[in-house]
Amino acid sequence: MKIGVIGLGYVGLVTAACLANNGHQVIGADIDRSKIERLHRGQAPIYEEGLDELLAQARAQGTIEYMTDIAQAIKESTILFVAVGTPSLPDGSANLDYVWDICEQIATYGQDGQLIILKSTVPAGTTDAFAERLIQNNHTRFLDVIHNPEFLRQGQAVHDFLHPDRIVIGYENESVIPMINKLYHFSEAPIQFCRRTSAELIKYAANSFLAMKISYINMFSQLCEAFGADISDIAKGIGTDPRISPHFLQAGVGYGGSCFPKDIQALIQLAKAHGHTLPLLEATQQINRRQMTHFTEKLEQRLGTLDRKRIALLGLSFKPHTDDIREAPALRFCEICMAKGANILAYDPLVRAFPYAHVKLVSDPYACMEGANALVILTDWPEFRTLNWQRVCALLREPLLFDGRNLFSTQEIKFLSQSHPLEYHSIGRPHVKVFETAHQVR
Ligand SMILES: NC(=O)C1=CN([C@@H]2O[C@H](COP(=O)(O)OP(=O)(O)OC[C@H]3O[C@@H](n4cnc5c(N)ncnc54)[C@H](O)[C@@H]3O)[C@@H](O)[C@H]2O)C=CC1
Ligand SMILES: O=C(O)[C@H]1O[C@H](OP(=O)(O)OP(=O)(O)OC[C@H]2O[C@@H](n3ccc(=O)[nH]c3=O)[C@H](O)[C@@H]2O)[C@H](O)[C@@H](O)[C@@H]1O
Repeated sequence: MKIGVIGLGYVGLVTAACLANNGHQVIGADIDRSKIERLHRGQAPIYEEGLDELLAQARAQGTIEYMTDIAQAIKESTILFVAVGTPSLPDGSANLDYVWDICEQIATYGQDGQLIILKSTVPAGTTDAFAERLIQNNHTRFLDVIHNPEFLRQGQAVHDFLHPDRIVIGYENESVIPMINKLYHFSEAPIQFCRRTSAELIKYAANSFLAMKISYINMFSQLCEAFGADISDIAKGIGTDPRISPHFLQAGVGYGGSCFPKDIQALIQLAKAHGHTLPLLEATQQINRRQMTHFTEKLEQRLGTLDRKRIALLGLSFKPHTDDIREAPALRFCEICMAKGANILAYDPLVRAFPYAHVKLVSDPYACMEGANALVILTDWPEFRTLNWQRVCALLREPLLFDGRNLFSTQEIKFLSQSHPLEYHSIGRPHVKVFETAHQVR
């Protein structure tokens, strides 16, 4: 029995690699020829911890093959995962073109008894409509079309796929249950069987709740700044209540990534199309946007102007341990600062390409600091915690550190400032200014 995975982005590739190492024979298919060529050469087209090893093992075992021929992948597979992208349309709603393209191909090449698993994040009603289109356009008897949302996080995607908290299956036909149990035999997570539309909404509800939690703490960070309170104390003070939990309470310049911004926007549009409003999510978006505006305003205020100021930027990816810059806060930071005339030199441990030609990428964190008016951190890469501060202070024109991720505790920064002339600004905490006269401003 072969399992086909169509669409080898983050979700598809991790799904294919994990299943191929857990007793399944997998076909990975994608229309992107260069991706498939790279995979044939043994190179993963994305960076994800542990993925290269899994793909190499599957290759050595002969449990994975790749192809650009989607029709062949459909014909040969008993179970077919659909993991193509569902990006935003200009109005923010989900673009389902890739999903319908695959649906058409399955209608043409599908086989009797096949199980179709829609893994892409799709608006409520899409899986029902997918199944309906197959029935209308094909006389084959598919076992079922189910929705199995994916909850993995980039940067720990392999771990999350192999050790999920839960597996959600939106289905129609009871007879898929044993097949699903066998498919996910490697996981001890509870499997929640529910209606297809419920499964679709669970995915949106999870992402928007997490984003809302981030915006909630970020909303408080602004209040903390107004009252001289410390947002880390607030997060600790509420996070110890198990009903709230400490997760996703890290204040910062806001959430980014390929999913939170896109999914919240898609959900708002979906609700709107059905006559509903989602004010909590509209506020979530608004706070997220305000967070970066506020951060750049503080930087501008401290420097007097951003015009012709030189900014050393550490961190471009939307979160650590990935090279993904989709909707990364760094993009908006650069847009705002460049529009005000700033020059930006940036370093990121993994990002090698950035869409703004005016942002010069350097290959060493210290290389962006020489003569800079401020050092700005936008991604919480652990390695930024262990910089050589003596070197940093010697390189910077002004010893200003704007930490957009609260990478250091107030205690740590107070300790650091005893021996280094750093002025430290962060999110939702009083700024620390020690050694005021020790550093000669060049
Ligand atoms: N990136 C993530 O961490 C997560 C993503 N998701 C959801 O999973 C879905 C996929 O996301 P990503 O993996 O990030 O997408 P992606 O954009 O990285 O990859 C999608 C892949 O599908 C391929 N594709 C498009 N049309 C195709 C077609 N007709 N035939 C074959 N291949 C085709 C593209 O070439 C690309 O390689 C989205 O709906 C996303 O919201 C869900 C959970 C986590
Ligand atoms: O649907 C998806 O694609 C995925 O979206 C998120 O995963 P991901 O985008 O990989 O990253 P997160 O770790 O959730 O972080 C998202 C953003 O929120 C920010 N964040 C996160 C946590 C926090 O406390 N504060 C905060 O600002 C991060 O810096 C990052 O920019 C969800 O966590 C996954 O469960 C989901 O499957």
